[in-house]
Amino acid sequence: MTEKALRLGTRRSKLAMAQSGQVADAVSQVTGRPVELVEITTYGDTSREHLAQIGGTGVFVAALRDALLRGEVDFAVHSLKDLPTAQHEGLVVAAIPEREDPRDVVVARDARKLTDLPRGARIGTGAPRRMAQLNAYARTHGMEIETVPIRGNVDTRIGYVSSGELDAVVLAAAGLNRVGRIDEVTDFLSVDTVLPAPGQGALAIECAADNASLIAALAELDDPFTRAAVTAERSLLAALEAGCSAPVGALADLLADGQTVKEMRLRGVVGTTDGSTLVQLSTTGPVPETHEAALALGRELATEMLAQGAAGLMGERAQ
Ligand SMILES: NCc1[nH]cc(CCC(=O)O)c1CC(=O)O
Repeated sequence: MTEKALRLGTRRSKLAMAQSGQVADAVSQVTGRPVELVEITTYGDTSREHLAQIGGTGVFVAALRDALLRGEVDFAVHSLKDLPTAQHEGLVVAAIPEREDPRDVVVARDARKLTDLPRGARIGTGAPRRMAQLNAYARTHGMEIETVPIRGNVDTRIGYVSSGELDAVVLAAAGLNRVGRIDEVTDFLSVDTVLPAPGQGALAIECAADNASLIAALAELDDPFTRAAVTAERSLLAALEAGCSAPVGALADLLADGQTVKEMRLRGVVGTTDGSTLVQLSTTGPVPETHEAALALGRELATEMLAQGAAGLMGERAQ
């Protein structure tokens, strides 16, 4: 007997189709059911306006969630960094698979690295978080760069470099990996230089809160360490009252002593987009065993960052 296919709601972009396709295969394996992709157009896909103008977080996510709530699809895959931090009524993130490379990368002409870009290099990125940290790095390393706001999909952004319009663009390694363009990276940025966005490199598989059998099956795809890490990162973001387009970077990782995992470290950064001021702090604690403990780690770091003036640096945020 062939079981009825599960419907996976997805955006049509190359990145969304790639990550949905990968998750579809994994879900098919754990459920034993075929998975069918259902394309959904979101406001973020059709709008020509700058992300900041259409109001920050979640523009790519809303239409997928509506389809889930209406029962038109059974589950959806989101880039975790695009998912608003507030939990959505009636939906659950049933699985957060193991995160891939969270770093930001440079794609530059002539195989250049960040440190050997020409004087006055024009670097494209739409993210205030990237602008803040790139400009701060340039200031402290005697470089002259100009960050240029761009948006668009991965192909469009790399196109600015191929066409010669920009010297370099900064993107997420995970996105390039998923669309098969990781070979074009000319520099993997250390997270000490550019701390990634909270949740970067991780995916969230979301479904209706009342779909108990699907929730149970999807749980097999969950990676508890990734979930704890991104929960702490997103808790920091939420406690700073910042959105996905705010100049906030965060990354949690595990500190090991030999083979034994000892602690979780959470690093955070907030800055002005010109890079003149950064608040950069980290905290460590026991590896969170519960959702509440992961949230607490993020809140704790947020409190310290706010005490150092973080709130005053986020005036440029969308909301
Ligand atoms: N900002 C858009 C976006 N949302 C998710 C990714 C891919 C990386 C990820 O899943 O974290 C990207 C592209 C990028 O930032 O270069």
